[in-house]
Amino acid sequence: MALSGREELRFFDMGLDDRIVKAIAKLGWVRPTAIQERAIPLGLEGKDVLARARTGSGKTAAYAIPMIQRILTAKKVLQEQMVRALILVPTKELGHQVKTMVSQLAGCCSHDLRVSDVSMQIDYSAQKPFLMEKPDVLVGTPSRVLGHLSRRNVELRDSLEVLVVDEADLLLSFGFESDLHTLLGHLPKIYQSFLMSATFNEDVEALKRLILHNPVVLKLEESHLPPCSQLLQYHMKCEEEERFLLIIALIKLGLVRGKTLLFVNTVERAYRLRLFLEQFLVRCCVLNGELPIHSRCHIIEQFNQGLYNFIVATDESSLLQSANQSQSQGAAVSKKKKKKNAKKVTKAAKDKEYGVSRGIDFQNVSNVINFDFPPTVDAYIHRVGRTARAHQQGTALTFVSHCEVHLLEEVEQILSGGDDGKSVLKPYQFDMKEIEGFRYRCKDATRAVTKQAIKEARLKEIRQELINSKQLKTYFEDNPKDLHILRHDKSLHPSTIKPHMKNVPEYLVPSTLQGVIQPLVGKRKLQPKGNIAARKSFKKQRQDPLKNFKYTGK
Ligand SMILES: Nc1ncnc2c1ncn2[C@@H]1O[C@H](COP(=O)(O)OP(=O)(O)OP(=O)(O)O)[C@@H](O)[C@H]1O
Repeated sequence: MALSGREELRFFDMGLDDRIVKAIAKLGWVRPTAIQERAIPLGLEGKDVLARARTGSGKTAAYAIPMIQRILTAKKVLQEQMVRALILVPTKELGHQVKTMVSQLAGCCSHDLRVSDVSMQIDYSAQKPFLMEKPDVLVGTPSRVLGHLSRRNVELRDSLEVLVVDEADLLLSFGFESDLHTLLGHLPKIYQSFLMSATFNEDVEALKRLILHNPVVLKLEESHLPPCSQLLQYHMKCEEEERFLLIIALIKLGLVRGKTLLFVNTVERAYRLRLFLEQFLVRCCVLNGELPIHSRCHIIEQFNQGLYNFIVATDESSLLQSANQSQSQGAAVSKKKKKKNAKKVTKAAKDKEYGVSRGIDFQNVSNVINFDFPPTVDAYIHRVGRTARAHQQGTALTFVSHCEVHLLEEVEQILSGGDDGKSVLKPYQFDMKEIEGFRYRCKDATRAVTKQAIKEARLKEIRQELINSKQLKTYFEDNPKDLHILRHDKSLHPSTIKPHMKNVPEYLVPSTLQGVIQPLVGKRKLQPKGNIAARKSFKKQRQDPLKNFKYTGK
């Protein structure tokens, strides 16, 4: 069917199995994204595809849809159950997410198509039963898949039809090169491949030579991030103390609304910020490589379900890139050095197969705030790419100290792509004098967040999350409906919290904003002192709509 314009192309026009079209409709997708529009038809023709498209542009479905179609067609001819597709991912979080996306797209033919993710680092024998059932699609990190292949838990040589390498540029920098080489020795001679990446670099070139056969290269001519009609990017020059002051004022004055990701550069900083926000009774979760994988996936899942508004995240993988980049200035980084860097960061990150700024689909994120300036331009792009995904809108705000101005210039230069010097990151117009009133509270809160408090909070959280993680694995697998009762944003340092910090008295609202904004105010907890009977009658009274009232704090 000839299609003259992009607007006219629909999933329906692609000749897809009805069940796939139905699943897409269930997801609420109206039209394909640019990369899907180009890659799906090629994939359906059986071509090898190397695709570069910006972060959040819908690359997963771009390979998953033709892959599912191919499997469904193959199963009509030969019904025997076998592993027909392998998707390699660099991180466990991504493994979990890709499995979910493929399962959703195959949701209307779930009897005909099974998906398994083996990225989790649990006992190989625990995953073996799933592999014995020969899922149609196997998802995993190269090391985990190889582990299963060498234990003969799975066999791919006679069955594999499709190989996907997702986030290809990250795979080698995570130190998977030798695993990948060995793994390829377990695959048949002929199969269709997809190599998906948000950036093209030497690693992707190397993978292209290694994996693809005469591929179609799709390099979408688009900016690294969505245009300003979709994504507003701001920067604000402020030093350390000002960052804390500004963030709390923005949140409390309701200027930051909707789901927000706050990025920092170290785990220690993440807890510092979380404890600081906690002083103002702003609940948030932290996300970092120290936490057990089940907890990490659960936090992302709950955030996507709308349970949390704020996540303070670190992106350890960008530290690795930063380390590699700083060494590569002028000379190519040797494999040895890359491995050394990987080890260095692994040690710091605890879990090398962790990454939240790359590939993770946090849904409906309204704002990304770089509380700490990202270590590399790539890190900036991937962090900010967590908002304004697919066809959605978003805002990014980056704090810049005077010694980070050169980094900002670097980001500006790459993002503007030499576009007659037009600045993509606009200065955030905010008069710090207006929020001077918050300074006293801010200092008070900062004083409570001591090094010792951070250390204790970090330990407490790991301990708690290890328990959570065990529970998640066992109990919640059998009772998925109860999963919501387990929260990850409980206070870590409750003894220092002063309830009055929750509210914003009128005198703290800048005069220019009075009447314009809605500051965040808490509901006062009306708890009667006294005996149990009094409490009961109080509870009854609160449940009676005629007798209860809401305290707005104003
Ligand atoms: N055609 C579409 N219409 C609307 N939403 C879509 C469409 N395709 C994908 N999405 C949504 O867009 C979001 C981003 O998709 P996806 O994670 O596949 O992007 P990506 O290009 O792989 O990003 P990254 O490079 O960060 O991994 C997801 O929430 C997905 O559900």
